[in-house]
Amino acid sequence: MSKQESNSPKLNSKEDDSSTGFIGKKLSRREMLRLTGVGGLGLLLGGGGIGSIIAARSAAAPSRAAQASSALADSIPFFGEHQAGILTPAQNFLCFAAFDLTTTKLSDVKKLFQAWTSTAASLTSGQLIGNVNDNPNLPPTDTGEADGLSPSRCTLTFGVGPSFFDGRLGLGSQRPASFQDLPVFTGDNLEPQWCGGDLCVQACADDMQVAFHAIRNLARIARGTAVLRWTQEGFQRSSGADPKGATPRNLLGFKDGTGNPDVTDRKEMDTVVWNNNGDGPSWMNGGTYMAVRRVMLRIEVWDRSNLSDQEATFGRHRQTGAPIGSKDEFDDLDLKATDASGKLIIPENSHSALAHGDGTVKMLRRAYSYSSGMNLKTGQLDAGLLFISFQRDLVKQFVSIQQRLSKNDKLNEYMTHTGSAVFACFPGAREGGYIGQSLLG
Ligand SMILES: C=CC1=C(C)c2cc3[nH]c(cc4nc(cc5[nH]c(cc1n2)c(C)c5CCC(=O)O)C(CCC(=O)O)=C4C)c(C)c3C=C
Ligand SMILES: [Fe+2]
Repeated sequence: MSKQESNSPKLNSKEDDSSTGFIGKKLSRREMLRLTGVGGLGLLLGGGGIGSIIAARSAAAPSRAAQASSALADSIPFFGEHQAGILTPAQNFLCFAAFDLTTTKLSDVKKLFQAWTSTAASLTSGQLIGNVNDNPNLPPTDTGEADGLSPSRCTLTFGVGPSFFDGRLGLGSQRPASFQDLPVFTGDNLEPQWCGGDLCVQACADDMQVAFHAIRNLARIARGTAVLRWTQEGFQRSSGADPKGATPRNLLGFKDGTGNPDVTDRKEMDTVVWNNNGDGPSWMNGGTYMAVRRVMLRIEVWDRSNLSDQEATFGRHRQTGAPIGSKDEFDDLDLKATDASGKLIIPENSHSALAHGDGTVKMLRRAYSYSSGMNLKTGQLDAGLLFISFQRDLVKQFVSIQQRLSKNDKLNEYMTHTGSAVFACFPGAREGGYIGQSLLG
């Protein structure tokens, strides 16, 4: 398989049997009736009634039955060995939320994680949350804006920050040894409003309203136990605009994700992403560490730099994504190749050269562009990248690469890191269990 294929949204072998495959789940009769909208009147009409209801719908409006089958096609199971939203091919949209705890009771947190688990299972399969949605005397248990929408490959990925272990909950001894806030890197311009969090939820979906609905309802359910600390929405090109699923381009116009490790290679994922026996506390086995950096891009300055300077910045050609001097996007980076005058073809201060290093330290990147209107102080666009990466060890992987980048990266002229957070993402939850169970028991 070419790397190009591995970047396109399709099943990988691991996803077949664990968390991140497209749904193989059969709908229950109740679910099918709800999705086809025939739980009440339809039943009275019998089978012919269902058929005539469906036939009566206009061709332009997708029927409930069509929605039911599309729910099957674009739902990613919540339960599994690993959490979904990590190896899952990136969806079109992101809604990221960091939360602060407002309780010091571990029992409250356990209840929240249990409630979030059942809610997440409903959200990712396109079902309404709870069963109080048609009682006129009570507030509905689902806010309703995703009613009738397909699951849109929604994934919800949960994690806890270093502050979760600061003693409030009595979990200090469970903190993995090297799990702490990132150090301050050269050039950081961090703003507290984009940093930290006791908990996080990464909601990704091919529809923004579905992703927003998920975060809104998880925040609503958390009331009394946790409150939102910061949120950031993000986007990539949509699968409608690029059905072939080529590597997405960032807001600087370059393909971003080419050098990612192959998510279909189980051995590589065990080396790069998943915690295994002996890596740290056993509650993290099957989990991974997430690094989040909100990076504002100086788009207006970039737009005034010439193409050859832009390509030297990344060490890659803009159009093809190939390393400078090569033709194909997935050609290896030859960091020793020189031109006739003995000069390195890929500049050593280019982003790709520095991030690649000697090629032994890798991470899985899953970044989204963001656009948050205009910076009122500068009059420039407040846009950039919500950089998200997953790795087995934050210090050995993220920190060592970011230390090199922060000192010498040519890309630093065009960006500022304004936000920073790290989270320990639990292993996947099994059906009947809940997220974080390996930690909270
Ligand atoms: C510490 C980790 C990294 C940060 C922070 C980061 C920011 C950042 N990156 C781009 C755009 C590109 N990055 C590319 C490659 C690349 N970047 C990192 C790490 C960080 N990037 C790695 C590990 C790699 C892969 C290196 C390799 O082994 O080949 C590329 C090239 C294409 C690709 O491989 O994806 C681009 C483009 C931006 C815009 C950005 C912050 C705003
Ligand atoms: Fe990068």
